[in-house]
Amino acid sequence: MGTGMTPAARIAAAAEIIDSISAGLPAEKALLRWSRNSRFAGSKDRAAVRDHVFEVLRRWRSTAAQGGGSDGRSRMIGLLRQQQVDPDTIFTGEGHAPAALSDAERAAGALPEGNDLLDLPDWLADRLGASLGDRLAPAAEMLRHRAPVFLRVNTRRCSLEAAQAALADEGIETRLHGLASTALEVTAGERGVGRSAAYADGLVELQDVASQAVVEALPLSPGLRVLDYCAGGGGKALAMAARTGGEIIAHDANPERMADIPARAARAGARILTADAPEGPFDLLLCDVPCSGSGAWRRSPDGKWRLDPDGLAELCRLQAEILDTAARLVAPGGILAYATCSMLAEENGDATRGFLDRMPEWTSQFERQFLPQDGGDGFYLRLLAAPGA
Ligand SMILES: C[S@@+](CC[C@H](N)C(=O)[O-])C[C@H]1O[C@@H](n2cnc3c(N)ncnc32)[C@H](O)[C@@H]1O
Repeated sequence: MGTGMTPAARIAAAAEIIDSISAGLPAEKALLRWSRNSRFAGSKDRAAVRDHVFEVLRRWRSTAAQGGGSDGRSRMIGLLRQQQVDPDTIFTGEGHAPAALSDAERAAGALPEGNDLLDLPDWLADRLGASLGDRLAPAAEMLRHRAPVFLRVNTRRCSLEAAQAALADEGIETRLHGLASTALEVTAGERGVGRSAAYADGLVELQDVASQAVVEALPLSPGLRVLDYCAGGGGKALAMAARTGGEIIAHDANPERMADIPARAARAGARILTADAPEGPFDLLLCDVPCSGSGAWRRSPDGKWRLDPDGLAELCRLQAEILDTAARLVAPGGILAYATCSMLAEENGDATRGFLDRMPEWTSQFERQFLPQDGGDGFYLRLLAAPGA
């Protein structure tokens, strides 16, 4: 345990970490490197420094505009101005505080406009604008703020009210959220969730509310043969198992990503079998494909600045390949559910339209774009029906 840092020292540390990120280090690595070299920092200091860095990453352009420069120091000045904090109160040069502001720094900076204010790279502002129209500005604004913490209540284990009461006993306050019937939004005590008995006993899982809504929109019923084709850590497989009470088969091209599924399933009392080479046919196959993550950039804001047009094109190619391969495992009359946590038409409507063009006997049954202004992450879901027997 460290002896603690002043608020100004935390800001100085964040500015330094931001400079390492600008120099090309991924955000998590930059934070880890700082942590290792800063034994004096306690857990609250680390959390506060991390929060500052993520706040700037969400507002990379606007903080530079408002701080009058693109280094970590200027961006922190810009962030403080956005938070209505006078930088002179922090940049004092005393103790471990950053050096006092120069007159030039005091005079620099302007209110952000255009794509600076959207906090998006120009090319993405164009692509997202083409995808979302007048829904772009509110979506971009949401991505500039930290995401709420959502829980999914394991309704096999308890009611929402019982989960709320168990959480409240441990100082975690929650409220219902209209986007998904299983969802609780944490309003206080969020840092205690992972240590809570309610979590350890499988009453609740951490899962974004739109991710829950995607699973709620799937035509699941007991007795169906269900495959989660891109299962990853199993968030959606667990939610599907909670809905049906039956077995879910989970697959991932990188099986090590599924390493936590057995423990998570045991905690939830769910039956999830992992399969390296799943054999069809399946009545319902979910493809929660790798994507830009543009709907979840509140949580991983460096993705906003790392994605480039070539990377997006490569993702689209992979998405088409996964759709075509997975479709062969769907039973006649079965459903292929295609999902992304993206708001880009290329990865959503265009990708599934491309599939329907290649497979004209398939039909579209349902399509929905969830946006951050709906409360959760941006998600896309389309249900594609295979031709009957
Ligand atoms: C968006 S993540 C899945 C998240 C997960 N469904 C959840 O809700 O927690 C996409 C996953 O697709 C996997 N993947 C990538 N290429 C794949 C492929 N060709 N076939 C199957 N899975 C693939 C990745 O390893 C990654 O774990």
